[in-house]
Amino acid sequence: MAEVRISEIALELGYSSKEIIEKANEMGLKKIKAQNSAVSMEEAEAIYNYVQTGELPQKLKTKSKIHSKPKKEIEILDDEEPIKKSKKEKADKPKAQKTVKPKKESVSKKTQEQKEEDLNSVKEPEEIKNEEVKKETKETTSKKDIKTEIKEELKPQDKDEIKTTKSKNSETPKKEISKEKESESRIKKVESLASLSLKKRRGLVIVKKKDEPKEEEKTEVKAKKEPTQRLNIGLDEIFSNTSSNLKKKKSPKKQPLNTRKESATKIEILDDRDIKDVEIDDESEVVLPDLTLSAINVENQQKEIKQQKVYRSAQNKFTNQETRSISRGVRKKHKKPVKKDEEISVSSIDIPKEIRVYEFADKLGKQPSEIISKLFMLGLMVTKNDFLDEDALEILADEFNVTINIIDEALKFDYTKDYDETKDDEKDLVLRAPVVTIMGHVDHGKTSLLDYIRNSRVATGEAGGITQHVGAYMVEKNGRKITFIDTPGHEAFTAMRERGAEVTDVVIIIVAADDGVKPQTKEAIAHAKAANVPIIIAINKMDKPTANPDLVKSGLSELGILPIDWGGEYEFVPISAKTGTGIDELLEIVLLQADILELKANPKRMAKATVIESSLKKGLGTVATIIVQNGTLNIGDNVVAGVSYGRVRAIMDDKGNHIKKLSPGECGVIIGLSEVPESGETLIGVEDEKTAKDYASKKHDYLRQKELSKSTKVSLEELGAKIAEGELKTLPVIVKADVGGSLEAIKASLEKLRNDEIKVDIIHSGVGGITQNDIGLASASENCIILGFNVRPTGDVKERAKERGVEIKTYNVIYTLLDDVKAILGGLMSPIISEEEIGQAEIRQVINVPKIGQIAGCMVTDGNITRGADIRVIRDGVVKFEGKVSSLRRFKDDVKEVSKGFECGVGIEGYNDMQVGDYIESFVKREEQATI
Ligand SMILES: Nc1nc2c(ncn2[C@@H]2O[C@H](COP(=O)(O)OP(=O)(O)OP(=O)(O)O)[C@@H](O)[C@H]2O)c(=O)[nH]1
Repeated sequence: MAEVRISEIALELGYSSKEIIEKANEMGLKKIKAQNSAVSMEEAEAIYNYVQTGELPQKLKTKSKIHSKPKKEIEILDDEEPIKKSKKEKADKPKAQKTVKPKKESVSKKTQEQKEEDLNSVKEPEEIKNEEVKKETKETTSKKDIKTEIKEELKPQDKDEIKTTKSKNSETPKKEISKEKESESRIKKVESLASLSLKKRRGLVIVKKKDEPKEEEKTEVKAKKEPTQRLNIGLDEIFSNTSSNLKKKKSPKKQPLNTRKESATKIEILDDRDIKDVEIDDESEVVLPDLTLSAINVENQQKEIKQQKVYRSAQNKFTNQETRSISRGVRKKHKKPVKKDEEISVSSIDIPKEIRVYEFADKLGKQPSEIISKLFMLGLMVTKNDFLDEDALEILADEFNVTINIIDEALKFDYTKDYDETKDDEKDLVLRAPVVTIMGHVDHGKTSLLDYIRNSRVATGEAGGITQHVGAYMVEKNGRKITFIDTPGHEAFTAMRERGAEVTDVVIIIVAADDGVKPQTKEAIAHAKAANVPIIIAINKMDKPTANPDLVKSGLSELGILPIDWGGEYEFVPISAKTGTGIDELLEIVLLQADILELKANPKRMAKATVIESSLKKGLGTVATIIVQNGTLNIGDNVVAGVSYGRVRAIMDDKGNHIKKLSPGECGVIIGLSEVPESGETLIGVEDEKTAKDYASKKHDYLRQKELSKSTKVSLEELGAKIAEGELKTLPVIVKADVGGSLEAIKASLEKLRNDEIKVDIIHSGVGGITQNDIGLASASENCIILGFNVRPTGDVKERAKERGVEIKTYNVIYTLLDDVKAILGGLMSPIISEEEIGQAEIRQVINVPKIGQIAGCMVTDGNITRGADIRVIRDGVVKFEGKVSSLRRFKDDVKEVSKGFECGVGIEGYNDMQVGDYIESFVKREEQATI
């Protein structure tokens, strides 16, 4: 037999020979004394193992147990014992398995003795196993220690460990026991430790199990079956649906079941055991993966079965649905290509000028999101409800490669254009009355001139009746009619004058001879020139001794209005609205001008007129003053004027007489419109009411959409501006006026009343009296006031306004109205804060007073220093601090004020950085009401 020297073993292990000798002695190999001592191969291996693992060779351990343990232990080593035990185990197993966890606890509570008994009676194989497997078992450990260690191991494992042993290497314990018997006998025969060790190690080789006695194997198989069943239960719980199938399948296939059993047991051990034990147990580690793997396989198989079932059942269950959804999808898919075809075929689209993103997308056959994202990529942020401007449309046309034709929706209801497209026959044209507008600066005599012309007309008794303000009237001169637009001479009426200029054939600009050219004179000339309307200059107030017509002529010449007698082309007529001097001459010149203009119209066709004023009158409804420019308007004609339409129920002339028709150039009042049309609106006669209504509703829709577009079309810059505007204080107002012209003028003036801080917000305006609705609207808006011009609230409305706390302000002079609004706006504006310096003091000494801080010894150099006053500390001309005087003393007395030339002690609130040479300036802030 080959022998190995101790020195060789030491060299191999990297230990000193002495250490190896000691270890060998510990192992009981007392014969080894020197490094030259030789041992057998088996002994060498045992030493090697012992040194490496600290594992006491089996033989020695058994020996020690034999010595220390009671007889029972020896009995276990009897030949029959393993079988008994295996039977006992069989009987115990179900219990042990079922009560794994409780037992764990109970075991832990067991007394040392009980545990020892357990160990001796039931867990003897376990002990052996543990000895084989556990690395931590040290040879140096005393018998007690070994026991304790075993107990500790058993605590968590308890009978599971037995299970483990059986399930994992089911034969192993018995094998070990049988080996134990062998080894025991070998101990008696004093066999080598090395051979014992080798056998022991071989015991771990699973393959060897097959070589074990059949009887034991059978027992093991039986033992295995139980956990199998248990496993089935566990799996059943998990895969409840498939339990029966599994059971059926498992019964004929024992081998997989075994594997599964092993794995199941292993899993259980893992659950119950300390991880440290698992980690230490190399063998377990080696075995576990295989078992786990097989378990996974089994589980996977089961899952597969389950999944297959689920899948099938899902398929079965939802087959129809799926088919349906697919078919729907298919249908959709069928549709989409159709859409795509449409998209592709869209090479040109007609869109209105005002178009929203979703409408555009619809026209293009795309999704709004597509349009939005396209524009977003190009830096335009829109929502689907936003209107697309021309830039965006241009971009989209490029992006989608489509021609976009913008159709002006306004054309759909542009009845004026339709009317003008029908050309009049030359032979039908006749001369018509010129329409004259008088413009001029305030107080230059417009009203006086108009009054004179009208009064002279009444005075001459050409027509009877009471003269009333209808916004326009006619006079006859030399058998020819002249229509005058009665525009009040106030700046606020600019807007109306602009419209007047459009309908006007001739403009008379009135300039007071004693005043000359004024701002509004210039403005009036600008309007007349813009409208390309001939201008006649009336130099008024010639009766005044201060009259200086040359002043007027020179003033107008500077504006390019040169009189004929100065070589120019403009007629300058000196008149006196007071005396009437020159007025006939003025009218004659107007007629002359009309002749030059060859004002002709076709009285045979439907009328085309301009609305001068309109209002609601009780008992009459909408009353509109119009001037007919072409055609003839008869009672019963269907007319449209913007959003207003209707059938002419009655016509009155400027004197209030009912007449049957209005000829070209004539003015009159008509009744029958659906609603109040705007001043300056064109009115035409149409063939029937439907046509009239159609035009009106189209325009209504258009305007509404335009209004909405204004509110939604917000670019980023505008958004910023709007946000900034949110900072603006606003004065919400409701404006009601007797006539449209006044209303327009007031609105225009109010809109001008704004600055960076404040503005007027006209939340509602209308022609007519103040109504309950207006009160309701005003009370719904905070601080809203109602402005009435030439209207008065009636009893009920007044009552309601009082109840709701709504302020109604009524006026008959626009100036007053505007002045009042200005005052209110001024009140809303931030006050103007101004500062007034009241004194200065020079710091000459700085004293630090504990708990109080700095006190400056000062000399007041100017004005006064007052306690509580605002001050600023100035160092080298630079403001270092602003605050308040906290204390002011003269000598030891607190004082309120110290005047120039006196010394004082000054404390400043929250400031302790005063220096000699600093100045303290005292000032007061004054608030002033701002005005707009
Ligand atoms: N002496 C004299 N006074 C005149 C003449 N025409 C007008 N006035 C006076 O001038 C003042 C203003 O006249 P209006 O006719 O009200 O002037 P207006 O341009 O209509 O003024 P507004 O309506 O405020 O724009 C009145 O006091 C008239 O009496 C005139 O020819 N001679």
